Amino acid sequence: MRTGHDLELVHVTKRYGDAVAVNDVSHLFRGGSYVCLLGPSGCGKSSTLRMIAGHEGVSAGSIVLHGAEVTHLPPARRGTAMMFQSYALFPHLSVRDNVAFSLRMKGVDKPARHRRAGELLELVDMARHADRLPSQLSGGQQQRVALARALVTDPQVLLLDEPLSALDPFLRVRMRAELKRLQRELGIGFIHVTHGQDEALALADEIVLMNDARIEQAGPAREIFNAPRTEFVARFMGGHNVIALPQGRFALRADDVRLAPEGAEAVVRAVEYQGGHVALTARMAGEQELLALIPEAAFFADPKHPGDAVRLAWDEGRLHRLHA
Ligand SMILES: Nc1ncnc2c1ncn2[C@@H]1O[C@H](COP(=O)(O)OP(=O)(O)OP(=O)(O)O)[C@@H](O)[C@H]1O
Repeated sequence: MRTGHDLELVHVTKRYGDAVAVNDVSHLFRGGSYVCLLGPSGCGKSSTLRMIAGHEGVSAGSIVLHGAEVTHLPPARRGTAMMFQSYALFPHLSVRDNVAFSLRMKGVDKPARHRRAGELLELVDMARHADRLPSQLSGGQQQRVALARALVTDPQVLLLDEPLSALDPFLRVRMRAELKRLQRELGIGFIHVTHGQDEALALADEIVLMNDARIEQAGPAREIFNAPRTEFVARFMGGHNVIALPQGRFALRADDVRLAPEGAEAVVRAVEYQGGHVALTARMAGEQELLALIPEAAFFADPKHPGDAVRLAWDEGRLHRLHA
């Protein structure tokens, strides 16, 4: 296992004409960690990733990898590698030659590059398909090959742009575990762009949540979920209510709201069975709606229906003050 190298963005900005896609972003990506760059469509995630990869120039600022400025280096000389959403495999090359491609470009002799490609195909469990063409592989298999191909240059940081979005939900969860395993085994940094908060929570040591061309909040996954700084973070991460009280605005986790004999009066608006729990939406005085996630057994011991009057309670200590 290798010690990871830190990657730092220093006041990085990207403009396309008048539009600002990334606005003065600074961040230190810790070496060897799994970071998810998360945010809604158009917030600047892919532009950030492409600048790190060198596929896109910066408009201002610098990018530093392990103490060396790489801002203006071509992609192949940065120590990063990118895995694309579409995998971008060469259709006329075998799996082995796809993986070995960039070594061929570097002038590595055939036995050496085939040996290295073989090792990486082993790593992603695709060695037995080395002679196939990409068209003879499933989506999940193509993705493993794309991963092996990106890793063949021994990058210090692997960049992944929505790597799971083309897979069906079942395969997505399986590949998610694979990515995490690979990252742990290799000990290099992964920066993974996604718009799925569940994907980021499942994978990331650190989540960097972007909104409107800036970083809204960054931190360990549990911190982002449990201590959202702003209303945007609370709503984007989901599972929270945002409530207005005389003292300010607060986030309150839906699983911290319970039905109780004493509490705020409310009228049930909707009830949804979700397996392990029931999602109950109720309207309180002042038109505020509150979502409560109630454990299945507790709910069905005394089921409620739309229109029923209920009382909702929570512990004051679970209210989390929002700063914007
Ligand atoms: N080549 C381009 N020319 C002009 N504008 C662009 C270009 N690429 C991106 N943009 C704009 O920059 C902003 C950020 O785009 P970017 O692709 O980085 O966002 P994103 O968060 O990755 O979104 P998505 O999840 O939809 O891919 C968007 O408003 C987008 O329209």
